[in-house]
Amino acid sequence: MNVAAVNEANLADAGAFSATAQLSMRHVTKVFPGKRDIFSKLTRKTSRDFVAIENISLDIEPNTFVSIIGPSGCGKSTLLDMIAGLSATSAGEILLNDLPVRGPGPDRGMVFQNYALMPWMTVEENIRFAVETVYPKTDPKQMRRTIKEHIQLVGLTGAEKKHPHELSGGMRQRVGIARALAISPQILLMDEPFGALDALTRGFLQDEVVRIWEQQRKTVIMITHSIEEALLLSDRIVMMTRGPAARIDEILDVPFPRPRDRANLDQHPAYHDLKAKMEEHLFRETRAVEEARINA
Ligand SMILES: Nc1ncnc2c1ncn2[C@@H]1O[C@H](COP(=O)(O)OP(=O)(O)OP(=O)(O)O)[C@@H](O)[C@H]1O
Repeated sequence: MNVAAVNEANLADAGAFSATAQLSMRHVTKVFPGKRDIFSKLTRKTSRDFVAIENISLDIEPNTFVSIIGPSGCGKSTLLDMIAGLSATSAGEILLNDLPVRGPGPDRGMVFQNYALMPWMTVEENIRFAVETVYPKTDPKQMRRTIKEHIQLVGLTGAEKKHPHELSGGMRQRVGIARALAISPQILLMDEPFGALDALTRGFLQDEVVRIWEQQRKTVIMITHSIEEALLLSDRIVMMTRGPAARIDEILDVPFPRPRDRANLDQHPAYHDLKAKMEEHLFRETRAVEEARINA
């Protein structure tokens, strides 16, 4: 098992920046500015700048499934939003294929916890809308083929004309995944994609993602709170420290062979060791967050 400590100094010393990285985060910091305007002063509601993430560096190779875990509120979504280009870095830079990320782009597809579907559109209209937005000149025949293929990919054939309110949470998230993949992104970004689902549905969807990943082998960056989910899906697991000024504590390499089957994953010799490391990390960081709140 290759477990590497990856704070910035270690990364630089170990020469761990990769020449073949698809995505590179270099010294990334995010500061949310405090409120100091006149109104805030008058109402005595000023606040200080908040350093959410400080000096994070990480290289991600193509075709890798990376999970990010960390205590609640540590800055996982903040990091993913910056990769998506939805929010700017305050310092440092994010490079995609050596080019700086300056905003959202068709090279990154996003899957949200709350699905973010258009409620008045059917399944196929939701997917069409995404593809049309990114590639407005798509030939109608090609468009129909893309929609059909992706509905099939996520197992929703027959539900093309249904609206989101007619679908279960799991089915809605299948649409979310189909929509993100239909624009052919290089990287799929998933922010707690199964967080709103019950345990059984969550398991079904995880198995679907395992199957789809085997077919497509796209680079995926997924935020999750679930240790088992991260172990089932990932090649690497990035463990973030608590905030403020969250950083990467450690990256775990997950050596389980693929294709993976949840039924026998825990028989791998490294499984329990990795699980214990993640539990210990999350317990320690969450405990420290709680203590800081008590003493605040
Ligand atoms: N727009 C903002 N302005 C100020 N502070 C923010 C803003 N967005 C996030 N934060 C703060 O930054 C920190 C990181 O938030 P973020 O949502 O990225 O954490 P997270 O790890 O994704 O949380 P969770 O696990 O609960 O989803 C939190 O303390 C949050 O309150």
